[in-house]
Amino acid sequence: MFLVRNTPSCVSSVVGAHSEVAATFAASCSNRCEDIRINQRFPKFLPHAAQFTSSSNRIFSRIKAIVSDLDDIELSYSLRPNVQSAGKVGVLLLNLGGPDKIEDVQPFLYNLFADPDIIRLPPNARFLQPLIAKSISILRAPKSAEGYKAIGGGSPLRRITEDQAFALTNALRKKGLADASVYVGMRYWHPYTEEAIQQIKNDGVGRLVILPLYPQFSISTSGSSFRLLESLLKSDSSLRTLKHTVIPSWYQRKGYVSAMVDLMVAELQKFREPNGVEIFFSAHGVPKSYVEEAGDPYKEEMEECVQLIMSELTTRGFTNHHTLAYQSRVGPVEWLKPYTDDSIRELGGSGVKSLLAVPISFVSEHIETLEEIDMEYRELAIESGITQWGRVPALNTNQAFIDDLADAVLEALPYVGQMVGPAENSLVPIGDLDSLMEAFDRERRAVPSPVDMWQWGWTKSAEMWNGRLAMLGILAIVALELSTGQSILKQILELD
Ligand SMILES: C=CC1=C(C)c2cc3[nH]c(cc4nc(cc5[nH]c(cc1n2)c(C)c5CCC(=O)O)C(CCC(=O)O)=C4C)c(C)c3C=C
Ligand SMILES: [Fe+2]
Repeated sequence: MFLVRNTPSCVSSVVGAHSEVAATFAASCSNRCEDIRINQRFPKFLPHAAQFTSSSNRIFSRIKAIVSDLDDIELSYSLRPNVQSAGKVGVLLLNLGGPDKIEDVQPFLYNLFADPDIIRLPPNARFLQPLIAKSISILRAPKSAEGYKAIGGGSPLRRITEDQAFALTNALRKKGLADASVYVGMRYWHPYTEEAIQQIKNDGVGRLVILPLYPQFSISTSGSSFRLLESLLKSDSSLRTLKHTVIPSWYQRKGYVSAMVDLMVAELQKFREPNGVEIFFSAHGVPKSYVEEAGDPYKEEMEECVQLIMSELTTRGFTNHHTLAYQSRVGPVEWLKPYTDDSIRELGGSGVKSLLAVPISFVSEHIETLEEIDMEYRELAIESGITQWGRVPALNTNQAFIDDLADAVLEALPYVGQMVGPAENSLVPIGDLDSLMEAFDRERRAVPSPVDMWQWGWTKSAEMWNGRLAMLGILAIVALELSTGQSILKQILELD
């Protein structure tokens, strides 16, 4: 029995190993690593303690020699990926996608609501999903289209994600991974994940690192893309052997946290009194049931992410107060609280005069930063008495951020084709898709739909359904009158 543990600096350790186990581990390392540094921590071995870099064969015999007559040892290995061998490397960036133009809005919304991870129906109602998606997308399209019109007639997501892919390719090249190709797979619009997988297949990629562009994991975002990928990989026999690894979330990475703080400091310095500014983290919400009933780690990861950012900000000399709230609620069910609009009103009411909004759940500009935060929430803040307003830009192709993504890819490469977990600093394990889906959200419990399926009252959907029911009623009356030859009113009176 041994345990391979992953740590942030890409150190793996074998605990309680026999010489045989250590040797097996070393042999498996030899496929993945061009060098292994051995740090021997067990006190008995201090005389032998060694830190060296060598070829895997030398390490293999070295471990065998050291541990041949001992049962209990603890060894830790720093692995540096063998970036040049074992097949062409691909990196698949996963993202949501957005409508490129106004005509795309309704079909984009259809794709989103047809996703069983966005509207989670009970198994016996799943056949209704396309019908529900069609109705909701038609009803919501006018409101969404207004938002997209306000930001120039479409989502900037495709352009920004493709720029990020290009920047990541260059960063990987600079770090020694010359032949890697970076692909973009969107969940709900072009270029679709299916297209990216086809390209990966055509290019003969042998090792794939799957990297969602969401820092924190949610069933509704990374989870949905992983589930789709899982079915794509399983349904194509030539892809079943594609070796891959997944980075489920990366909000805890020092490079990401530090890049966010760089951007925040630059914005804070634009205020007259930087230390008096309320730092207002606004995360995209999810229905509360995702967290409480389906076990989504999103809220926990979000809170931890905010703590990490705030402690880095403190080390840079800032002592600001902060708030975390959740935006972009859709439909009547309860979402994660506090809601962004309520929090802004409260902060304004309690006398806060300067506020810096920090979008935290997404790394590109999109409709919810450019329209919802920059227009709607800014206006609300001013109405609520906040006189100085600022907003931290999205990371987009920020160099420090892209370099950190490149490091994340390099660190994940040794784990391609290998399940490792649970990672110390992540709430979800790094590993292959199968094991990840197995470890997380296995039961896929149905939770209430986040969107309006039906609302009583004088709403648009009620109007539509009332109209349809009235039509059905009239048809039924006509059919009854034709079949009985009597007036329906007369029949009702006779029944009485
Ligand atoms: C971490 C980010 C996101 C989570 C979590 C998330 C959950 C979630 N979203 C909806 C419904 C909609 N989302 C829409 C747009 C949208 N959502 C995200 C990110 C997260 N969503 C982004 C980045 C975007 C914008 C894409 C762009 O075009 O710029 C939309 C469409 C826009 C609108 O009509 O408001 C809807 C609808 C649900 C129901 C949900 C969790 C269950
Ligand atoms: Fe969303």
